Amino acid sequence: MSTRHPSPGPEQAESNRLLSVNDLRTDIRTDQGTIRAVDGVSFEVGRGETVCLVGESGSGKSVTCRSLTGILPEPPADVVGGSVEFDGQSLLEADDEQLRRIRGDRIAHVFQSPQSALDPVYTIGDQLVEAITIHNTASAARERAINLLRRVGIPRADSRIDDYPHEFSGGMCQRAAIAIALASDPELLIADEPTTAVDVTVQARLIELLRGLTDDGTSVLLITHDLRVAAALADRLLVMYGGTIVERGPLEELFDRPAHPYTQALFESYTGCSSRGDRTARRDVPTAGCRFRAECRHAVDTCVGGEQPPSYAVGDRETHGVSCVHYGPDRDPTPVLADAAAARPVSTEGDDD
Ligand SMILES: Nc1ncnc2c1ncn2[C@@H]1O[C@H](COP(=O)(O)OP(=O)(O)OP(=O)(O)O)[C@@H](O)[C@H]1O
Ligand code: NI
Repeated sequence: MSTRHPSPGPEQAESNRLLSVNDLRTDIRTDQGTIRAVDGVSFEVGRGETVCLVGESGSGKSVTCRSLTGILPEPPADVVGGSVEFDGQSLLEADDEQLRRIRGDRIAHVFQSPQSALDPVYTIGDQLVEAITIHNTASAARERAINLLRRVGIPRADSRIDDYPHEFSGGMCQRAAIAIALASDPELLIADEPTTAVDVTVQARLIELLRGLTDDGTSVLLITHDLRVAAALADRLLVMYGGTIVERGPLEELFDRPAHPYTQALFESYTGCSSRGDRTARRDVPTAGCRFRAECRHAVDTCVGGEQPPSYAVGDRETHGVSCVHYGPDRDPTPVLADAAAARPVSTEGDDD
């Protein structure tokens, strides 16, 4: 139905849009049946923008990102619907060779487990130099590789460049994987939990690095469990639950007025002492209607059945959308929003009003 997403309107002016994902659907077929891992996801990423995907474990964040450039194991995963446009080019219709070129050049991916992204039989330097464009001479490429390792905070980069992955700690492998991802100067960096398994000093450094990238016009699609990392980096947040995006909007707007009952629960579960929301997906997420309704304290009869509720604008904020019947035209969202006051996750600098 064409009215599935009546509001908010386009998140990016067309000229500024780099990535545009529309009604993406990815199934995963297991022995126990088919999981709708991504179930009608739409969003955009603008040039130089950082968009952050948050949501509990199993909500479909990684599968969403891996669906974009075809790096899911097929089978068991199968992109069954939707469209993905990158700079005007349809990625779901691109062939393997086109996708391989885009991944080597314009879209870089940092995976959730960095060790698996590195090849154990080549040194870190060989892998970096290979990723650096052919325009460089061998010595210039090595110099650039050392600089990249310094940028991601590898100490003694000029000697550690000759190490093999097994000589690096988990955190260092993660940083090396980020360096390799940056080697091609991508227009879009997709980073899945890039700051886990590193200590706070390195985390701060990586946050600086990612922020610097967007200053230079690179776009970042970031998955993180850590709302502090999201607060430090995101222009916009996408909140996922049960393979769907339940809420979206500018960072400060979402932190100030989390509208969806799930976002409120996620922010509440996030206390100052734990660095990640510790919610883990239930196995019995409904596959129709509002996916969150079984856990929702505001659930009503209209939450059952049919499509996911449309994304409604919250108040007069066209850029803040929430997929919840309580924000539809005939509903009074006041009780849901009242709960939001207590659900603010972390102060995003300075005083809130
Ligand atoms: N290779 C696979 N085989 C079977 N099921 C899978 C596979 N990969 C993902 N899934 C399932 O797809 C759903 C979405 O998983 P996904 O990895 O995208 O979650 P996530 O939001 O990234 O979680 P996390 O924060 O734990 O990384 C989950 O139910 C997961 O169990
Ligand atoms: Ni994941």
